[in-house]
Amino acid sequence: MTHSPSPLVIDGISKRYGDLTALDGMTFTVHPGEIYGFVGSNGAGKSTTMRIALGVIAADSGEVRLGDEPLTESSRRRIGYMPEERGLYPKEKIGAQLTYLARLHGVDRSSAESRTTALLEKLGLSDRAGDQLESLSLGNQQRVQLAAALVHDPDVLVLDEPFSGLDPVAVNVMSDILVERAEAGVPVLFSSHQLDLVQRLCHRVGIIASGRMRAEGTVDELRDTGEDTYEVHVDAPGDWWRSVPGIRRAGGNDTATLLTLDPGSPATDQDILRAAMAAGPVHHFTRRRPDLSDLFQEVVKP
Ligand SMILES: Nc1ncnc2c1ncn2[C@@H]1O[C@H](COP(=O)(O)OP(=O)(O)OP(=O)(O)O)[C@@H](O)[C@H]1O
Repeated sequence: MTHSPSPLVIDGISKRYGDLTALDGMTFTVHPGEIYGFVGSNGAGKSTTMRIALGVIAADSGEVRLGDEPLTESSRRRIGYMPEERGLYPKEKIGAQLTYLARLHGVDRSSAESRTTALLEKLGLSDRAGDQLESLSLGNQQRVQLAAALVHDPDVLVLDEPFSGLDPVAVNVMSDILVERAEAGVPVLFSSHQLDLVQRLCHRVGIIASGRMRAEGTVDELRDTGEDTYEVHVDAPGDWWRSVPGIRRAGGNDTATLLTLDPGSPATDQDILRAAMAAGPVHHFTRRRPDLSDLFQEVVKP
């Protein structure tokens, strides 16, 4: 990294394609040292946001900044980008291609070559440097795409679905590199549909729908906004729980009852447990916090 770290600021970006509003005032900031997970249904606007951040397409309105500075042709070169459509040359040799990309970003020849060697080593592809990209498996091609985003030692990383199609080992290699870059102070933005991975890896998450930011925060903050679910197994007639104020049945079967409390209910988990014990022998009682997948469903539902 050659500059002091700056946040990547996406400020009120809108984009229309004919009658379709792809982005509608999209706003968020990725801070230095932060891994930010960008999630949303298919067509929500993730790739469009990232393409605008890289200047691949232009916004109708709004601004992308690095810190206080609006992005320019030259400052865009400080971003490492992994596009969804990938975009390296299938017939070119991997090592030569990476060195060429680094050179395009202004890196001198010897640093470009040593960075290429170090990255291929880190990604487990040292012995493939002289091979054509298309001769690699898709997962390994994706590792090379990551190398292409990193080879000029960027100050910011923007990665469109970097984990899609990777095996568990490659997921770990990719995760480790993102964590390492963030620890070096780089703001890291990536999109993904793998919510378990996002929940595990990201410092903050933005959930978008229809081109707008719908919910944003740390995973814990987002989980706190959702409803806990209580699973109770009790030998008692079906509606023992009705005495608890603000309670709702969220599902269940013959042995298990799933319950949620309305926000604002004065009742607690202890009230539910007491009601269950008053009704009959309790064999099981658990409280489950919503995970990112539950919250996602809640946030994106029309
Ligand atoms: N070049 C284009 N012309 C017309 N519509 C487009 C174009 N690019 C994107 N769109 C539309 O803009 C909306 C947002 O698309 P975008 O690719 O940003 O979504 P996404 O969140 O990345 O989706 P996915 O998870 O499927 O990759 C979609 O409705 C898409 O069809």
